[in-house]
Amino acid sequence: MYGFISKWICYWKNLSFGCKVETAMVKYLLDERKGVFMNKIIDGKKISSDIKEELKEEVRLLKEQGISVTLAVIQVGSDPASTVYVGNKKKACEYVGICSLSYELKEETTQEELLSLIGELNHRNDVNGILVQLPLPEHIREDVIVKAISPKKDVDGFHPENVGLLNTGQKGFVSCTPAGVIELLKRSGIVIKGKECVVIGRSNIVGKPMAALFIREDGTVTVCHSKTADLKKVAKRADILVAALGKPKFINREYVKEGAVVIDVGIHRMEGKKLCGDVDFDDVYDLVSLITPVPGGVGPMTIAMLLKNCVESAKRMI
Ligand SMILES: Nc1nc(=O)c2c([nH]1)NC[C@@H]1CN(c3ccc(C(=O)N[C@@H](CCC(=O)O)C(=O)O)cc3)C=[N+]21
Repeated sequence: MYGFISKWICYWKNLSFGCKVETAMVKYLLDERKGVFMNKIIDGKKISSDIKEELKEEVRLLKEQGISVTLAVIQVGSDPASTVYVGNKKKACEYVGICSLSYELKEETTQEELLSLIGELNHRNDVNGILVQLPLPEHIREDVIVKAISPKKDVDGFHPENVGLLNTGQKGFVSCTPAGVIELLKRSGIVIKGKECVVIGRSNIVGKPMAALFIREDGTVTVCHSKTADLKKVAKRADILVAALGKPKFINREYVKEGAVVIDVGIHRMEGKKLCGDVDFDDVYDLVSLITPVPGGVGPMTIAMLLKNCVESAKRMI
């Protein structure tokens, strides 16, 4: 069957008169034709759905003990991207049996009003997690809001107390995207210990916690950013390269060592509504040993880790 598909693709390639039609899918099948059956794509959607199944069972067992898991999701304003992400989070909660309370506040909501809602949710025993969707409107200070959420309900892992716990190797909530990256790597059988891990991007919610997690996993870590001299040279050192710089398709083959594992944290909507990441997927595909796609890579894992943190919070509150 696969032989047939490969032949058909060769035929199609010949027809293209040398045009660059080697999309990822074509290369994927051609690898197999060489006798090396290798799917280089890390399927974040599949891995996240495995995690969701595990959590669903955990939530069911908690319910049997009379414990329900509840996440409060607050969105201020109606940024369309935020609405999509918040919607995905609520759907995922529902799927695993987590109750989600939704607070859709208008753009003009004051910082005081938001703080007062957070204060109320902090005190409610039936709420295990509080998520304030970022970015917030400009008149609200993100740092003030993040600090106001009880660290015990901070399922985003953004509160300075949780950041401190991570950096000192203690148990707290870890930012969902970097936690999702580690989970993806582990569940794909990739050993982190002793590897050269290069993180491009130094944000508080991805780059910095990503570096802390790689350190915790015994990786050798380099964090680079827009001011790094010779970014290509540094990135090429990576056995595991995490792109979290926020520039569409910026990472091409000049940044990637042959055989590297490439994790794409970026998410950008191009004209025509198609999504792409920080990595030029088609350009690097033949070089990498494994790569995450966008969509279907890190994004779904972020949500799975959020659910995991909610369940963890409920267990800690028992
Ligand atoms: N307090 C807070 N916590 C967050 O965790 C948080 C946030 N604010 N603000 C925005 C970012 C972004 N984020 C994503 C979550 C899921 C997908 C996701 O599901 N992505 C799908 C595609 C979704 C689509 O179709 O747009 C995928 O990559 O396959 C993406 C991005 C969480 N964030």
